[in-house]
Amino acid sequence: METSSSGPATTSSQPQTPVPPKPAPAALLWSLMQGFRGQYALAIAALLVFTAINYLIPLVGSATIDFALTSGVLPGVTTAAKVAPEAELSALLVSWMGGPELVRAHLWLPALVMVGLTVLAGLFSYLKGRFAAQASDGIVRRLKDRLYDHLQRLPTKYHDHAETGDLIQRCTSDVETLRLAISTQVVDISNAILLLLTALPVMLLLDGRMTAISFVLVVPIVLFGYIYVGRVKHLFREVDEAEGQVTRVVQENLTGLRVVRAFARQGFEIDKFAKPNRLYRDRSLRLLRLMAWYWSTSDFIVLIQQGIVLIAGAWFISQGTLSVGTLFAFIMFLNMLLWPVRQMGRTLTDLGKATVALNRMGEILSEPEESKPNPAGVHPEPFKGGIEARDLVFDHDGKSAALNGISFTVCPGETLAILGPSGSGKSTIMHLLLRLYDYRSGSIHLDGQELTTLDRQWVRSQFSVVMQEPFLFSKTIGENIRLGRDGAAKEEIQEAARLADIHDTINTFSADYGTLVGERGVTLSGGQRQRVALARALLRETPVLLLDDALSAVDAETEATILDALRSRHGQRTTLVIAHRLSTLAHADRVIVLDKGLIIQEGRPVDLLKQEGLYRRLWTIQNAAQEEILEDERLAAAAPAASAAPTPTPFSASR
Ligand SMILES: Nc1ncnc2c1ncn2[C@@H]1O[C@H](COP(=O)(O)OP(=O)(O)OP(=O)(O)O)[C@@H](O)[C@H]1O
Repeated sequence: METSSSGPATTSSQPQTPVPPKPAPAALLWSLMQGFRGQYALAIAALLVFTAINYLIPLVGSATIDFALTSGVLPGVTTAAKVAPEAELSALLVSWMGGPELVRAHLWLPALVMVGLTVLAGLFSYLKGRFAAQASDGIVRRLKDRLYDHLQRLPTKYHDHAETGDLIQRCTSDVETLRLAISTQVVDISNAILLLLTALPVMLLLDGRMTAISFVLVVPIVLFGYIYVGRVKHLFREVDEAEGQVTRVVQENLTGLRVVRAFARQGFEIDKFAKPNRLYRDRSLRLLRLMAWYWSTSDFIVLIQQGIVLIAGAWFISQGTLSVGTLFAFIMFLNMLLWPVRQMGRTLTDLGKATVALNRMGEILSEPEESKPNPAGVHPEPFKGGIEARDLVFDHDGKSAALNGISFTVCPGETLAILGPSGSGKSTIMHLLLRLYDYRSGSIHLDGQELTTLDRQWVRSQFSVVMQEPFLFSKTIGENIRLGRDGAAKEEIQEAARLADIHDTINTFSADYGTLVGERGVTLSGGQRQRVALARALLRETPVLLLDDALSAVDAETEATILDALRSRHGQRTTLVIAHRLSTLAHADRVIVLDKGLIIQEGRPVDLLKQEGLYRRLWTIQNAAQEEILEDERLAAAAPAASAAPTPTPFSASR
């Protein structure tokens, strides 16, 4: 094995994934609708039938009034009016119901027909809603899957900078906004347009003058809605952003609850929350005010429109140029038409909101995934665990380099320890090995194969890792360990736990391996968490084991037991150990000492002890501290038993 440190290398081997263009909201929606378009077509078909039935209901009412109740001739209405097409239509409908005589004798008949038609309309309305809901739920499920899947594949760098609260909001409330839009509003707007387009010819057939009067204020209503949408659009984005800020603060606060309490920062946190919360309230209020203004004004216009039709109709009837039935039909048509038209402003607004949501989700989906491996790269099979790093250079932010060109080699089965001050780049080496980040230049070879040409999933499947801050899922201890290897038998889980010296502790818990560990493992102590994470890694049985300060929270005795267990398996897998405690590193085959991203010392632990340098300095400091404690204990034991003075603690005695 050899190690060396040299200056930055020049080779850059990082494949770049081209940034895909951000999809337009409509294009994104269209692609998501694939496979559900048929259901939407059925929803539209049901809507068409629903609309047709809705036209029939006022026409039946109108025909009954004009023919069945007045023998086809209304007082004051000229014969000419009766030969008009609408009269023929009414006559036809009455004859379908059995003729004027029968209808007149049995008035419940047209009532029954109208009720029957209403029930039928309800049935088609249900079918319309059902098909639309089925399609939209399918689309939303697909979108959530796609978002979640994409988030899993985004580079670690993206997650370093993304705000979790904001991402959660995009994957939940933004998706919900879209679901509402495509399940109801798309159908609503189709309904309104369809009604407008089809009502016009039917109304014209009934009475041209009344049609013109009925539409007098429709144009202003539509214009008004258009202006409103223009003004309200940007407000939606602002409200959405403010909501995101609120979510972010809550999420951060709940994650760091213990720190907040330990530092008695609740007051500060409450104040911190008040600011985005106020902003959200102010923006929502502005939005609500605008909406209230729109609703009240448009309601006023709609009522005026109905009033105008009523007055004009009454005038035409008094002049003998309009039948009561036709006025009845117009009033019903207006009711059918005006409310959806007025609703259009709101529907368009909600659609605007959905467009904003779709845009925000499109932003995530257009983020480039982790770069794909070079197709020519063939991974070593089987991988024996040989690692060779050459002139490795890496920086997180393009400014200060975390690694400045380091080289080392680990042969299969060897244990390499990495030591160095905080921030010297130790964890970075592990992150690069796991391909969490791609290095800027230099190379890493696994059994001679360049890392960046290998599939990330394959690379990660070759390593077992215990991270510096072990993360446990809110599951049972057994399930957390089994994450290391799906399908592992109970005995294998227990064996891994024994190796990590946590088996006996687990057995003292109320439900032993079935004990729930709480979110992020909060119900366990730091050392227990680390040992469960270690058991998880040991269960994995991969060619390489990475331990990043994995025993820092474990007491010295337990640490010694674990290290003994690991040593008994020495040679079975390559191991890289990061630690600040030299006792953890003492049995490594080799140690590299890092400082500011450079290797400043390297060699066997015993050789490093003989050299002047950081390793020996740390050894001296750590041993001196230990010696001091032992000396304190010796002095305390030697103190006269009869002394009335309290027994000095190791920290208070003779300093
Ligand atoms: N996600 C990140 N974004 C930006 N800079 C980072 C990030 N992670 C680490 N760094 C920086 O990279 C450098 C090396 O960090 P690294 O975590 O490798 O240090 P370390 O030697 O493992 O330290 P410690 O012993 O404290 O764990 C540090 O200067 C750190 O500030």
